[in-house]
Formats: sequence, C-alpha cells, structure tokens
Amino acid sequence: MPASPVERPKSTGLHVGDAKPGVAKIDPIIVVDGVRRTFGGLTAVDVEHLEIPRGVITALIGPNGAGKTTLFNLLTGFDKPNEGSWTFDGTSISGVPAYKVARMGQVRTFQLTKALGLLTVVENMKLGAKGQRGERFWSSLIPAAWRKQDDEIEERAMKLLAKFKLDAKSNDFAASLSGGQRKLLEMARALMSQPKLVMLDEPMAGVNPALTQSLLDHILDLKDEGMTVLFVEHDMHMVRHIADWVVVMAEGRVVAEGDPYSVMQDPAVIDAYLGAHQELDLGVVTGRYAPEGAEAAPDAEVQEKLLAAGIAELEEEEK
Ligand SMILES: Nc1ncnc2c1ncn2[C@@H]1O[C@H](COP(=O)(O)OP(=O)(O)OP(=O)(O)O)[C@@H](O)[C@H]1O
Repeated sequence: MPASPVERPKSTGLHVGDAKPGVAKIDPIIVVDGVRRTFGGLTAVDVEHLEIPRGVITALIGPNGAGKTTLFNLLTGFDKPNEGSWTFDGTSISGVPAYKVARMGQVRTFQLTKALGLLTVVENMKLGAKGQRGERFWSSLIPAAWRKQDDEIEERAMKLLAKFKLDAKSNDFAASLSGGQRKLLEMARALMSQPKLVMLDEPMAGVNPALTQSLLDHILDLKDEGMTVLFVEHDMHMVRHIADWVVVMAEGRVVAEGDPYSVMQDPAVIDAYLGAHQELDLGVVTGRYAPEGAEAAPDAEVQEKLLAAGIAELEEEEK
C-alpha cells in the first residue's frame, strides 16, 4: 500500500473581484495585454488581458486548436505576435528571444526530440543550465574555470536526477527512457536553470499510471519550493487536483477563469470542453482535496448538465 499523501492545501484569494476572463490578480507574475497572433486568415490567439498569479499552479485548458500552445510559444519567445505586449515579473519581455526569457527565470519544458534522445540523460540536464561560462569567449580560454563550472553543473544535475529517481540512468541515452521518465527528465532539465516560473506543456501526456503520482508530486513540490507553475493539460483529473487556478481558452480567447471547482461546473465550459469522464478522484494520490463547501466530484450535477447538453447520451451510444 502506498503511504497516505501529505495533504497540500490549495491557494485561494488569488484574484480581485469576480472571477471573470481577464480578472486582476493580487500578485501577478505574468501580465498579458492585447496579444494577437494570426496564421493567414486564422486568429490563433486573441487575448485582451490575462494575469497569471505568482507562486501557485495555474492550468491553461481548452479544446484542441484553442490557442494554448501558441500562447505558450509567444510568452516564451518562441514565436512573435502580430500585436500586443506582456510582462514577466514586472519587466516587459515582448519580443525578447527565448534564450533570454529563460535566463530571466521563465522556462518551459520542451519535448525530448530525436536529437536530444541521442544524448545521455546527464548531457540533457547540462543543456538546461544557464549562463555556462564555457559558452563565453574569454572565460573559455581559461580551461580551469570552465572545468570547475562544468563540475558544479554536473553536481547539480546529479542531485536533481536523484530527486527525480533518474540518477541510475544518468549515462543512458535519453531515447531509452519510458514516456513518463522522459516527462520527468524534461521537468528536471527545466529546473537546471533555477527558474521562477516553470511552464509545462501537457505534462501527463504519455505517462503511464505507475509514474502519475511521482509526476504530480514533483509539480506540487515546485510550488512548495516557491516556483510558479503554468501548465497546459487535457487531463481534467489532473487539472482539478493540481491547479489552484484555471484559465479556459476557446478560439484564441480567454473564455473563463476561476478556481478549478467553479470553472468545471460552469455550463459554458462543460459544453465547450469537458467530457463526461469526471468520476475518478485523484485526491487519493495527490493529497489535494476539495476545500470545505466545494464538491470535489460534482458528478450528479455535472452528469445532469451533460445529459442536458446531450454529451452523456452520446457517450452511452458510443459504448
Ligand atoms: N505554425 C502554424 N501555422 C498555421 N497555423 C497554426 C500554426 N500553429 C498553430 N496554428 C493554428 O492555430 C490554432 C491554435 O493552435 P494551437 O496549437 O495553439 O492550439 P492548442 O490549444 O494548443 O491545441 P491542442 O490542444 O490541440 O494542442 C489552430 O487552429 C492551429 O491549427
């Protein structure tokens, strides 16, 4: 039997006034204004105003094609908008390239590509370290300084790998890892740069149940260690139990915001996005339960709305 998880309370009181799209946060780490990105005639992102709260876990959800990944790419400097601006930690970073954004403390996980799979696990980790002296011309002329820093980086990498239970695999090719281990490596690599904000793109995709708990615990640990987490995810069980705040996008816009319990009971969100598979409760593995007064699994009510929307019937017919 796995040990009972330590209960980790959700953060509340994050916003000012009613929870509606664009609502101001008490302490935002990211503030987005008028960001629009089009591809030909298609508007992929059209966000009027969005604030991401600091020091907590925010989920970005929405149907396929809602613009979540495009917004991630814009905020991290991997893509450029047609218009709009945003700040990170009070500094404008619109138009700042990805490597500089990462150096400022805002990192995202990126998928282990084929090329990175041909590097070892520890080599992947070293790529995540920022400001490596060996990259700079003058200091690279002093091999002793370079080696000392390389040793420090390797030591940090091995400590993180031990935390993520990947240390025994440090010299294996990254391509040999399982889907879940890859996700852990992607997260560990992001932490090499000691970030303030970690952005995770579908952390649960391809993860088998054996590693689910470990992955969720690591994400909750990031928050406990003082980092802000923003993640895109389709797995609603995870969103409900991990997120302190949820932002819903559809057709490029932010259509709803709020704590997970309210957002997931919003009929507009259910209609637009949620399936009928809400019956599982992850509180048992994450130690995150619904606050007093909120229904963790509002199954009967949700089921009713789904029936009204014709979604539950559809599921029945498909069986
Ligand atoms: N490079 C591109 N060129 C053309 N269209 C693009 C490009 N990138 C994204 N799009 C389009 O922009 C829209 C938003 O895509 P995006 O990938 O951001 O959505 P998403 O919410 O992340 O979806 P998913 O959940 O399926 O990953 C989609 O209609 C997509 O086809």
